[in-house]
This record gives sequence, C-alpha cells and structure tokens, in this order.
Amino acid sequence: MSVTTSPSVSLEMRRGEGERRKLPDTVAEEGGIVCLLEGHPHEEEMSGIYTAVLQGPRATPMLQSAQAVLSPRADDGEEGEPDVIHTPEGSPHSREVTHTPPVVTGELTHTPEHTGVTAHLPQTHKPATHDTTLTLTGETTHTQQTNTPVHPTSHTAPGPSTQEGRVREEGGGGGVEAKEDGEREKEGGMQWTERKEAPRRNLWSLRERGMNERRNEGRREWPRGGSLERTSQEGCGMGWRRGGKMWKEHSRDGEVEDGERDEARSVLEEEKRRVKETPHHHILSRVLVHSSTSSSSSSSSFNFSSPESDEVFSEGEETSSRRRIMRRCRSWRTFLTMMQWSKRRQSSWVQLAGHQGNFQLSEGGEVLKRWSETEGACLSLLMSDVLRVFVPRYYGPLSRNGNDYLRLEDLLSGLTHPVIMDCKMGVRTYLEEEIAKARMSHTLRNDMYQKMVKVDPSAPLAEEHAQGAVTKLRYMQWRDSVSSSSTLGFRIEGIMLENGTVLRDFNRTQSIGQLIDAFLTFTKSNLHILRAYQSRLQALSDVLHESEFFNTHELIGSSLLFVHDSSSKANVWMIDFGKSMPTPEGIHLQHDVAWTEGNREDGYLIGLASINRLLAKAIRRARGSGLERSDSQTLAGDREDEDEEENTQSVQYGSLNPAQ
Ligand SMILES: Nc1ncnc2c1ncn2[C@@H]1O[C@H](COP(=O)(O)OP(=O)(O)OP(=O)(O)O)[C@@H](O)[C@H]1O
Ligand SMILES: O=P(O)(O)O[C@@H]1[C@H](O)[C@H](O)[C@@H](OP(=O)(O)O)[C@H](OP(=O)(O)O)[C@H]1O
Repeated sequence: MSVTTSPSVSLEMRRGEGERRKLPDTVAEEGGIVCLLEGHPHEEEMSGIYTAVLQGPRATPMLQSAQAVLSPRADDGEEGEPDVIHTPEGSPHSREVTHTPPVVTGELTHTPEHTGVTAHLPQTHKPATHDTTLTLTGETTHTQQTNTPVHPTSHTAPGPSTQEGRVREEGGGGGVEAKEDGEREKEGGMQWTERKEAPRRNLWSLRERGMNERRNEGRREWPRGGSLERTSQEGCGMGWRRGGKMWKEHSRDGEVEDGERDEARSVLEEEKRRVKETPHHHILSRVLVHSSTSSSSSSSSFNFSSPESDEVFSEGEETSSRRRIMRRCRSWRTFLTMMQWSKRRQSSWVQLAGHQGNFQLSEGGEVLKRWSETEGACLSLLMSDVLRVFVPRYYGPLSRNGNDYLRLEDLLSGLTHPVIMDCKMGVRTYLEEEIAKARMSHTLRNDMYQKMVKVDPSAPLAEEHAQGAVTKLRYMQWRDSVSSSSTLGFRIEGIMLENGTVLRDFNRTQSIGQLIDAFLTFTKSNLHILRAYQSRLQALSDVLHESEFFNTHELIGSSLLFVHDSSSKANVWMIDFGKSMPTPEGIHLQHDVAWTEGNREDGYLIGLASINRLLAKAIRRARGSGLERSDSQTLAGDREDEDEEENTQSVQYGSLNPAQ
C-alpha cells in the first residue's frame, strides 16, 4: 500500500517572541506521524512536543501532538525489530528510513527536493484514499484540541494560520470557520463531530462577553447547593494518575478501530514496562503520560512526583541526554504508536502548587479540579459577584466514573509559553477550626516532619525529632513563619519561567530583597509586564472592596495566580477557595489587620498591599537599570529602604499561637 501525503508536510516552529520558521525537512506518514530524522539540521531546536493539525478529507484525527525527535538507529533495534536508516551519500537532508519490525513493515521515503512525502505504509494502517496534509505547530494551542467531540478549527485553514485563526477568534470576529456537524461529515466522511460551542476564548479576551450566558449555563446545569449531576455522557476518556497508578476511562467514541486500539494498547503496555526500566526523563515521561490516556481522549493527567520535581519539558535539557533517552525509545513501531495515541492537545499547562493529582487538563479550555464542597460553593457565589472577572470561570460540577470534579476555566489556555507565579495569600494558611481540631487530637505527621527537616534540619523541637513527626498545625504555623506569610501576608509558592523551568524553592523566601529578586526573575525585569501586574492588582484591590463575597468570607490558603506570556500581557487571577469559609454571623472581616485567634482575620489585603509595594520597588529597580540619573538616585534610595525594611521586618501579622 502506498500513500502520498501532499502537497507537503510542513512543520512550523514557533518558539519565543515572534519567531516563526518553516521546517520542511520532515517525514510523515498517514495517521499523522511526524518525525524528524536523527541528524536533521534542526533536530536540536525541534526537540519538543508539537501540536498537529490534520487536514484533508480523510485525515484521521489520530494525532494531536508529536515528539519531533526520532532517533532510531540500526544498533538500537531489538531483536526482530530492526530500525535502519540509510543516508544516501551526498544528501545530508535526504534519508530513507526502512522499517522492518515483525508485525509492521513499511517504508518512509522523504525527498526534500520535492514538496511531497511518500509513505509506504504497513497493511495494519487504514488506507487513505485522499490526500492528507499534516501541519505541526510548535506551540501550544487549544484550538487544535481534537478530542472526539471537537473538530480542529483549522480544518479549512492551512497550518500556519492555526494561530491566526485563534487570534481572529480572540478578536471576537469569529474568524475561525466553524461548520456544522453535518457539513463536516459530508465533506470528509469523518466520524468525528463538531462541538458547536466555539473553543474557549483566550485569557486576554474580554471576559465579560458571554459571562452571563456561561453563568446561566452553570446555573442550569447545577443549581447552587444542588446535588452533583452525572455528566459522564461527555464521553471523553481521561487518565488520572494517583500515587503512581494510572486508571483510565475509555471513550465511547470509536475513532480508532478496536483491533488497532488493542494492538496499540499492548504495544503501549510493552513500552510502559520498558520505560519503567529506563531512567525517568522529563520529555519522555511527559510523552508517555500523555500517550497513556485513552485513545480517543484529549484529557491527560500530569503527575508531579514531588514538589521539587519538574516534569515540565525542559528546553535547557542537554541535547546528548535527550538523544540518549530518545534512543531508548527504539522501537519504531512503539514510538509511532505512542505518537498516535498522544491525542491530547498540546498545552503548557502546569500545576505549580497545591496537592498533586488534584487537577486534570480537560477538553475545551477547561481544567478539572478535584471536587470540594467548600470550593464549589465559593465558586458558585463568585460567578455572580463583582470579583468574577478575577476568577476562572466555573462551569459547575462534573461526575465521571465515580469521581467528582469542579470544571474550571483553564487560565493557561491559548497562551504561548506562559510564565506563571502562584502567591498564597494571607497571614495564615490554616483555619481556626484546624487549631481546635489540633487541640482535640494530636495526630502526628511524619511527612510534614520530613518536609520540615528538608528545609531546616534544626527546625523541629527535640521531642519532634524523637518522634520523627509533627502535628499538621505545627507544620503549617512553621511554614507561615519561615516564609513571608506571617510577616507580609503572602508567600511565593512557585514560579514557572518561559522556558518551562519550575522554581518551587521559596520556603524561606522572606525578605523584601529576596522577594523583589523573585519578582524581577519572574518578569525578567520587564517594565511593561511589571506595570501591567501593578495595574491589574490595583483593579483587584478596588473590586475587592466592592465584593459581597469578600465581605462575607474568610479567605484561607487562597492564591493569586500571576500569568503572562511572550506577548507581554499580564493577568492576575484569584484561585483556590478550598478553605474559604463564610464568616460566622456577627463577624465582619477587615482583611487588613493582624490575626489573633477568634477574630478570623485572614490578612488578605495585607498580602495584596505587600505585593503592590514590592512590585513598585521592583519597577524602580528595573527602571534603575536604565541608568537615568534620577532613577539611579531613587534606586539607591530604594535599596536603603529595603535594607531598613529587612531589619525591621519583625512584625508578625499572623499571631503564632501554637496549639500544642
Ligand atoms: N483554573 C486554573 N487554570 C490553570 N491553572 C490552574 C487553575 N487552577 C489552578 N491551577 C494551577 O494549579 C495550581 C494549584 O491550584 P490550587 O491552589 O487551586 O490547588 P490546591 O490543590 O487546592 O492547592 P492547595 O494545596 O494549596 O490547597 C496553581 O498553582 C496553578 O498552577
Ligand atoms: O505546601 P506544603 O509545605 O507542601 O504544605 C501543604 C500546604 O500547606 C497545604 O495548604 C496543606 O493543605 P490544606 O491547605 O488543604 O490543609 C497541606 O496539608 P495536607 O498535607 O494535610 O493536605 C500541606 O501539606
């Protein structure tokens, strides 16, 4: 069987600001497999995961992301599965790959002189009777998410316009062509259906638009205080990783034929087994996690094995180590299968802080957060509060396979290389009820003792060392006191930089100077971004004073999520209401005064004011690097202020009152 993909396989790379590059020297085969041959001149830059846009009437939506590195070598092949690359002499860019695994035999020939790519495919693949064009974009874009119910919006647009399509959509013009289901099916005879609702708008779009509609939709779906609706008919498979175990749901949608699915599944199992035996690698593990999801799922789970671990794709990875790891992925067929099954949309989504395994990326620009009655109630109220513009949209609860979730707007959706920072707000991160509980029972936590010792071996008391454990309250109070929570009313939980590096070591980041440095690192001292944050926080501050929700709730353990991307737009979101409680009758919180047990004050506004103050200082310092005379004088003045503040930073807004 011979299949021709035409007119070309083009691969567009978008990394960094405005950088776009077409890289035509790639190899593809039907089904959306794209690989970059080892030694390809762009191999290094191209390493990464790319989102594929399948086009053409018979393009099967089998691939949504692909690792654009393939390093099969003759000597890497397992017995019975030789992978051979022939490099025609004198033709550095042209290679012939002959693949002869036991079950699948096939051949891919790439002729860069021509625009076409010819693929001789094994019989196990479905025949393609029409031309197929495959385009990869090396960036995150939610519009390509093609879980069964979602059709790639770029179906009628060439790959490079994928981004443009999204931008048009953001602009509110609805520029992306969206055809009705029937039309699509007629057109291509495809088995997928179009999701009529346009994919989620971008973070930066005017959020008011459609908000009421959404809210009403939310109300319809789930009356406040009502019970959870089962909405598993959404039918999207999803994987959830918990304690290293993966369970799967399988979609009812059968894009991939059963035989193929079973076969691929067994190959996948084999690969998982093999990967277990190989050292963990960020890129590979991410690919594997993705490919472990059900075949027709666009959902995926992220597993951050420890707060320090960083499974985010690291672009700073050493090339040779990348190659080494990818070589371990040596079965051509397995690799292809992994790619084919990697059906989730590509996203830079990361869970920066919080409980591991609490989130899943879902389809349609949503994330699923593990259900919490308290958080659900807060989000419900917030959707009709003035604060709603600062809160991810809440689409109601969702039950799936016996698990309940909150459906939330994915705040990273549509962003290219987002840069994010999570600041936990407030002068304390535990509820007063937790103090009462701690008094009743002295449950000891070894895990918290371990975390404590890791940060400061001298922190536990002799008794705690002896028992190798601490109470949760003790740990939480210690956490608040060694970070900037107690003194400044907020602390940095984590930062993800543009290149995917995740910084989480802020346990003891407490001084003004350290925090300003962190802000400058986070914003790369970009004045535009710093100012954008400042103005967003000012707006938040104004709205908080108007908010009924804020007036009537104690916000504990809630975060502000700072997000910007390469376009220098910046936004701040209020997230995590899992411990936000309605204040008892008769208590009216001011949010900007010190906490003493019983007054329930959370110090949220103390934190906000501190961040604002630090941003102002960071701005002055960033400006100072411009070396205008007046600025450098101000800068020197600032430094003195900071030193002074650092020395006088003993005010504890959270009055430590250990219960033990
Ligand atoms: N709506 C969202 N969109 C995108 N990312 C999100 C969203 N909500 C949360 N996150 C990511 O998940 C992380 C943890 O969120 P959150 O604080 O809500 O989780 P949690 O498990 O309740 O935390 P904690 O353990 O502190 O209570 C955030 O730092 C952020 O990176
Ligand atoms: O950030 P760290 O240092 O890892 O510590 C965690 C953090 O304080 C969480 O807020 C807390 O969950 P809650 O806010 O929900 O209580 C969690 O308690 P937990 O382990 O009992 O979940 C702590 O382990």
